[in-house]
Amino acid sequence: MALSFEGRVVLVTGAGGGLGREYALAFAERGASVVVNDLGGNAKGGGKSSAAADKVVEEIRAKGGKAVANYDSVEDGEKLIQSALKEFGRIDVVVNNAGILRDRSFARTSDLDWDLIHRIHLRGSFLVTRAAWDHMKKQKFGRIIMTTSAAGIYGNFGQSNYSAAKLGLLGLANTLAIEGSKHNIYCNTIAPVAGSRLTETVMPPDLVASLKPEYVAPLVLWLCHEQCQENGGLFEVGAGWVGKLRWERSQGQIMRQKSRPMTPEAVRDQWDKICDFTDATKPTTIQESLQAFVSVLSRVDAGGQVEAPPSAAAAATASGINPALAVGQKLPVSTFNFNHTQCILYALGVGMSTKDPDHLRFLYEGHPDFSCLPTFGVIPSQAAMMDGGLASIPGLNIDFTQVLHGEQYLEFYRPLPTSGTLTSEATIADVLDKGSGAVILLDVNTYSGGELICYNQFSVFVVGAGRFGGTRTSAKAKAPLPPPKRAPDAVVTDCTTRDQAALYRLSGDWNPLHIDPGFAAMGGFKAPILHGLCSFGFAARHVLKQFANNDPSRFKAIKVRFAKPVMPGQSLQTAMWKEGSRIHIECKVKETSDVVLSGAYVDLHQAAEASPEPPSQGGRLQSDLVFTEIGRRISEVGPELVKKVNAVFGWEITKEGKTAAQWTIDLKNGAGSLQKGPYGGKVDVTFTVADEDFMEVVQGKLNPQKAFFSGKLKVRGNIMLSQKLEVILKDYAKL
Ligand SMILES: CCCCCCC[C@@H](O)CC(=O)SCCNC(=O)CCNC(=O)[C@H](O)C(C)(C)COP(=O)(O)OP(=O)(O)OC[C@H]1O[C@@H](n2cnc3c(N)ncnc32)[C@H](O)[C@@H]1OP(=O)(O)O
Repeated sequence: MALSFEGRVVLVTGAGGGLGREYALAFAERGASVVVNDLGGNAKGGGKSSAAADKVVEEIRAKGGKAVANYDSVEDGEKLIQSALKEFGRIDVVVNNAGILRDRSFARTSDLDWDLIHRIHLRGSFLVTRAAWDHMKKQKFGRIIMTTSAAGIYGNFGQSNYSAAKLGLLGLANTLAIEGSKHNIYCNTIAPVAGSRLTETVMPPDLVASLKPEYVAPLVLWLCHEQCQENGGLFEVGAGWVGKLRWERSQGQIMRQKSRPMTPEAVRDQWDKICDFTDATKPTTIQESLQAFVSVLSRVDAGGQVEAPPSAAAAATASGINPALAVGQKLPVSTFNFNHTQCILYALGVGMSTKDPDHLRFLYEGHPDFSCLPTFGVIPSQAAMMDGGLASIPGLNIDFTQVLHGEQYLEFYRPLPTSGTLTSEATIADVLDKGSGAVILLDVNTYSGGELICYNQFSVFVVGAGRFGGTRTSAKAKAPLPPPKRAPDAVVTDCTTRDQAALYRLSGDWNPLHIDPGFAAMGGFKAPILHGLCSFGFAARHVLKQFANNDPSRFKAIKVRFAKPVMPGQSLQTAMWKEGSRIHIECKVKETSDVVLSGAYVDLHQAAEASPEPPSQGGRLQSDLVFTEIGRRISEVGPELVKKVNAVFGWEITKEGKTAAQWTIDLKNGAGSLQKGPYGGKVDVTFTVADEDFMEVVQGKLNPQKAFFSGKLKVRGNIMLSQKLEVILKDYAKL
């Protein structure tokens, strides 16, 4: 299909002749409304006339096209854009083409020669483009062309002023490409070679005649079309040929060591290597460019060899991994405070939704069975380890742009509370040399009030940091297990969203790899990838729902290998095989069929093992939250709290559980009169009370009835029962 510019408004500066005229005619021929700008000056920047622009406008109109002339200098950028807006109501394309020459050898270049060239080429393009920018942003479309020159790219005798300004335009375009891309404003740069009044001074006449402007215009039109997604490119064009240019960087050479400074002599001695383009790299972004520097720093800090090859990959290979120093090291103990907010945020982060009524118990703190998803157990320790903890370990000088989550094991000894303070102690269990990378095994125990709640083994894969001469396997590693060789017993498909990583990271893994395109590029990814532990959470809850009736207390352990990255927005397909109490899992990305979680399994407790049936005596007040709180407080404060609880609430603790959730409390006085009412049997009421209010009640500072009436102590559940309770409490308060 022919490329049409119908409905588009194009401004071409310096369009009275040469290349500019050719662009204007070509755009108009394909339906664009064109502002033909030309000051009508001479090639050195002197004079002014409307003739050149008028002539081109006439030519366009004669062919049935739409055009208007503008005679302002590009230094009056706003006026040029106003012409477009006034005449055609919008501005879609700006072709910065206007230019002059004041060639002199460098020694003879005057201030005026320098300034005039910069004013017209660099400042003029800046002013015109800036005047168009906001309009393009608002309409979410814009295409900009900057015109550089071979003289800028390669240098040319007698054109120091012109070369400098022309290469300045490339720098301007590179940044506009970055700032504009999210608004669908693309900016590209061309270095045209064509016969024009600017080239006729430096080329023989027959060459000038044969390098026709019409051999350049098609590239400009393509770059300015809405179909073209090129942004930030640099093209040489002429004689009917188009080629793209890019930067190339030699492998270079590191010339210092931790204990030895860099010297000019070292630079001299390594000069051949510095300039050797064998295996050159082609950085395209500033982040890619910086990546090599990050690798160099970590290598030097690790005491890398002066003579070692300095490529990013090679630098990472010798990346200061020293198991002898690292293994057995402990990370600083970390403390994690949380309440239902973090539990709910995590559940949302791993894709839970109110669309599934079964998910409500993990999303609503007022739900009678409100619980924390078991895989939340990875969260308390991870944030602190990422946030500097790992970086503090001697012998682990790693490049954090190369860190991937390799595997994860999590095992529970007690159910996770829905609020409280958890402390975690992490130890470097082992460091393995996997060739293509180093694997760091971190064993972490997490405690609540002195009780061990869960154990995690984090396995961190540092890409490119292998081959340091370490062992490949470790008895300490929790091994992944392959699934049985038969059809799965269940398969669940679930979509992650485009913002899954943006949401998941709020639970504490702030690694920019999952949100920052520049950082992801440093790790070699086209776009930010999903957290491994997010997919892990998805798969775990698939098992929990399929085989454990969403009962978190049935969840004993989980092991997963992260085999391939997942991109936010992809669908996860979890295949499950039940083998006794072990559920093997394999998770694929549906769109690509790539296995992303391999060797994975979940171990479940038997139903009865984890959830002993509560005694069903009449009037037992069951409240997970209150039980959990009381149990937790008792384990923290000691048995004397039991007495206080009994005294203040008039309750009696009849069964002491091993875990907070297993405490059973019977009503006696006050609200205990419920036992005798028509509400005998199992009473389904949930009390919720904030930590600090609960403590105040227990300490006798806050009257429980007052707490109830002030709304601090909330009662949810059977409405009749709540009303009844309210009456009873009111009566009780009167006494
Ligand atoms: C302190 C807090 C801890 C948390 C830190 C994490 C922070 C998070 O924010 C980061 C993330 O969430 S990253 C996202 C999740 N992870 C991923 O996407 C990684 C996906 N995996 C891969 O790309 C490759 O497996 C890859 C690149 C890992 C390996 O691929 P290759 O280099 O091609 O390796 P391969 O040739 O297949 O195998 C070589 C040896 O390595 C072992 N291996 C492979 N994958 C592994 C993995 N994922 N974990 C551990 N070991 C792994 C192989 O078994 C082999 O060793 P051996 O020969 O001894 O079996």
